[in-house]
Amino acid sequence: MADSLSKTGERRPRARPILGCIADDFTGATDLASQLVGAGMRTLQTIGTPDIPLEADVDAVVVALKSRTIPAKDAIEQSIRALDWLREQGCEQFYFKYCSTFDSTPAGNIGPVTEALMEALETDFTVACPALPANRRSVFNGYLFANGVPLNESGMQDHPLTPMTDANLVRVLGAQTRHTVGLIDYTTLRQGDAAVSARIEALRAEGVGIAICDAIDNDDLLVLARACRELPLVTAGSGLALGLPANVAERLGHTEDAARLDPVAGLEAVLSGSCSRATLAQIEHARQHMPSVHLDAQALADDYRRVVDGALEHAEAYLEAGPVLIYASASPEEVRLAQQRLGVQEAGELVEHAMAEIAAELVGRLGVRRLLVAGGETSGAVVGALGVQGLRIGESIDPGVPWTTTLGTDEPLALALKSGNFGATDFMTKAWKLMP
Ligand SMILES: Nc1ncnc2c1ncn2[C@@H]1O[C@H](COP(=O)(O)OP(=O)(O)OP(=O)(O)O)[C@@H](O)[C@H]1O
Ligand SMILES: O=C(O)[C@@H](O)C(=O)CO
Repeated sequence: MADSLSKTGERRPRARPILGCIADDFTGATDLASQLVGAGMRTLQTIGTPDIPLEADVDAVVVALKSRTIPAKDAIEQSIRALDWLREQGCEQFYFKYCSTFDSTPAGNIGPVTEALMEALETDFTVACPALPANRRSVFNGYLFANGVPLNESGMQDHPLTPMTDANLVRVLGAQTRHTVGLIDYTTLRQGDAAVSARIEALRAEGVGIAICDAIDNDDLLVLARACRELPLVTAGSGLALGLPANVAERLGHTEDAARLDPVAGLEAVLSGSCSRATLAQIEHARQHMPSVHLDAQALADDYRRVVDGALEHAEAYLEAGPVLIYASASPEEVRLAQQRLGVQEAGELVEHAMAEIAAELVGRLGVRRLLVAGGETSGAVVGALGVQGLRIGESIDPGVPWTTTLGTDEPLALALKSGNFGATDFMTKAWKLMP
């Protein structure tokens, strides 16, 4: 029986966690947890908000929600529940983690959730900074760049659920919130944290509630993190996590083996529902190195049972020989076609449902214990089907994608939850060599 959340504590008396994080998807949560571990915080990730108290002795907790694309009202409710639990565990500062590509729609959920968290924490100001230079996301004069091009030219304009058609984050966030949105630009960041703090006070005095913050490289994020040390709430991608642990360095526990995982043996599979450019390239590469099955969204709608059982039969035939890839990922044109026929939400949910069932069968019946999952929504569905309660965070395969081991499953599983646009082209083949 694997550890459960209530059994992860070490022998000495438990200190209270300092940083409480709420992530709006599961891959984003492991990304954040891995940045925090890397920067010196012992971190535990929970899947959803636990209904039991935390027993683990950690510096930070990341509650992984699947709230990025659900109705804003539900996202608020889930985020406030997570906040309440994190406060009960003693957390002092809070971090709302969203995607480094600011995935959202005019209805939310970044604006509405930020507003609700600000209100609950009785604060009139917070920052918003999705920059993650390690994965080539930077913010310059309020414009978000991904892989060197404006967000709306990066492929994100074709995202199945949250197409991003404007790179100007002041405008994008402004459309989602009743707060006035301001900007702390790179010229201020380059003057150091005292200048950023002064700018925060000036913006506050002007009635600005949320400031988009430029950050072009990691030094900008370190400066911003220092300037945020007194803010009850920060909102960001995972990049800001690089600098927050230093604000409380003298209070952190021992971190030498913060990323050490126990080895997990068993069969290996890759599940992908991500249609992002990086994942499509990784699939192209992986298909040349391992057996693969494509799940067609339209075929799933026509004859779900036949398609899912066919994929499982194929996997069963090849799993003993090495990893098997099962993917629904498709080009923007194919996704658009499936969405026109089935509906945007419906197509996504159908594929997620199939991925969840396949994951449960792979693990429960076919002996898979080591699993790569590509896509945040897809990871949410898979982790839910496997009954995972929490994750221990290990070494990174590529920036933002660590190996993890599960808490709460019948046996421990090794999982790597890959954000759609993360990872090098050979991610799906090299990950196995980097396992604990
Ligand atoms: N062929 C397809 N047709 C329509 N929808 C699809 C298809 N394949 C996958 N999907 C859906 O597209 C969505 C992809 O979102 P997901 O979050 O999993 O990936 P991502 O956005 O690339 O990853 P991340 O959120 O980590 O950046 C899911 O809801 C998935 O079910
Ligand atoms: O910030 C990112 O890009 C990722 O952690 C993520 O949230 C993708 O879903």
